[in-house]
Order: sequence, then C-alpha cells, then structure tokens
Amino acid sequence: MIELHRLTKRYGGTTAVDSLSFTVGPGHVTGFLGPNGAGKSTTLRLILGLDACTSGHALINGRPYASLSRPMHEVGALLDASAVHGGRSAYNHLLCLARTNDIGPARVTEVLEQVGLADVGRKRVGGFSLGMKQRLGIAAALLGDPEVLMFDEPVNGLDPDGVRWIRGLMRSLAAEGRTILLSSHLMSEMALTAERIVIVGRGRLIAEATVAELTAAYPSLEDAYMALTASSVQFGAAR
Ligand SMILES: Nc1ncnc2c1ncn2[C@@H]1O[C@H](COP(=O)(O)OP(=O)(O)OP(=O)(O)O)[C@@H](O)[C@H]1O
Repeated sequence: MIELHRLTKRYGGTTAVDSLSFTVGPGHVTGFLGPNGAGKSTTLRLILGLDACTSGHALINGRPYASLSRPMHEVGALLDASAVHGGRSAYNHLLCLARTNDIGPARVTEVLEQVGLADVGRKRVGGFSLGMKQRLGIAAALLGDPEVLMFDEPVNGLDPDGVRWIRGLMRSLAAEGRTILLSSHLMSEMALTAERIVIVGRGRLIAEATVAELTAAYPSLEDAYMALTASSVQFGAAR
C-alpha cells in the first residue's frame, strides 16, 4: 500500500506537489494521470525518497522509504529508463543492483527472462533501444519481488507487442495482490489496464475514482480526463 498525507514539494517559487493526499491499495492497477508538469514524477520521486518533501509524508506499507532496511524487497520502480550505465551489460547492471539488497544471480536471470531480454543479457546497455531500456528498467523494478511497484510511462518506446505485454504484466502483478501505481499519458492503454484512477493537476488532487465510475459519467476515460483537467493544463499549444 502507498499512502500520501498532505505531501508537498516546493522548488523555489514553484509548488510541484501541493498538499496531495491519496492511498493506492493492493490488488489492482491504479493509474496516475495529469497534464505535463502536474507533479506526477515529483510525487513518485518523493515516495521513493529521491527528493525530500517540503511537508507532509509518503508511506510504503506504513513506513517512509528511508526506514526500509531492504527497500528493493518492498518497492520497485521504473522512473527513467535511460538512467543506466551504458558500458555495462544488462546482466551486470541488474547484478550490481541485486547485490545491494542481498539478491542472488539466479533472480537476475529470472527477471531478464520475464522481461524478454534473456538473449541480450550479456550485451552492453549502451546499444539498447529505448524499448529495450524500458524492459531493463522493469526488470530492475521486479528484482526484489516487491509488493509495491511504481512505473512512470513504462510503454514509452515499446512496440505494439511490448505495449500489450506491459498491459498483461501490470494486470497480472496486480492480480497477485501487489500495489501498482502506473503513470501514463496514454488514455486508451490506461482504460484497458487500470481499475482505479488518480488525477492530479498543478500538484493538487483533482479526482480519485474507478475507471468504471469515470466511464459511466463521461463518454470515455479520455473525455473524463479532458473535462476534469481542463482548467489545470499549463502547457497547452495554441489552437
Ligand atoms: N528538480 C526540479 N527543480 C525545479 N523544478 C522542478 C524540478 N522537478 C520538477 N520541477 C517542476 O515541478 C513541476 C512538476 O514537474 P513533474 O516533472 O513532477 O510533472 P509531471 O506531472 O511528471 O510532468 P510530465 O507529465 O510532463 O512528465 C513542474 O513545474 C516542474 O518544472
């Protein structure tokens, strides 16, 4: 479970996350939506302790990230697939991560197979396509077999086969009773993958509802999103 209590982050005069409170429960995929600059990535970074919050707090299974003794066993995340050392092989990249959390090499082989990278595991990550790097980032998130998983735009760069694979993976991880928070701008994918939706705009909570509730109230999830975020879009192009 992920719990946010009045989470706030200011960067100078910019309030990226503004007193944000919501809970992400286990057993289903929760979609995390919002316009560009709404504060989604900042929120994910705050949950993972990669950035210090200004006030409020975020808890993973009831505890702040910093107090988790073996964090990869509790929470896994894909935030930025390109944040990998290009000179290392996929296998070695994962092995380095695994060692920091007492995870053995057999698990590295297992997750490489799970994400479809077993055949290129010994190749340098620098030569990987964006889609391959996304798969590697997902493998890293899965390494510790965590109960809580967070993915920021995981389908970026994936081919249609990969997009379908991600959809199935997210749903099966949720069906295993895990807590899945999935950030994406692809409404059609979100409608097929998520059961619950959290929408933010300008750092604030706009809506928290099931996909079924939103699609009952609006013609589609995309229509619901457009209506609910209409006054929160900061970077709309001239029409
Ligand atoms: N390190 C930082 N320093 C200063 N401002 C930042 C920093 N990180 C984020 N911001 C600002 O915080 C706000 C929220 O950004 P964030 O990246 O969290 O939004 P987002 O919802 O993930 O956007 P997108 O959908 O475009 O990825 C933006 O105004 C952004 O410019």
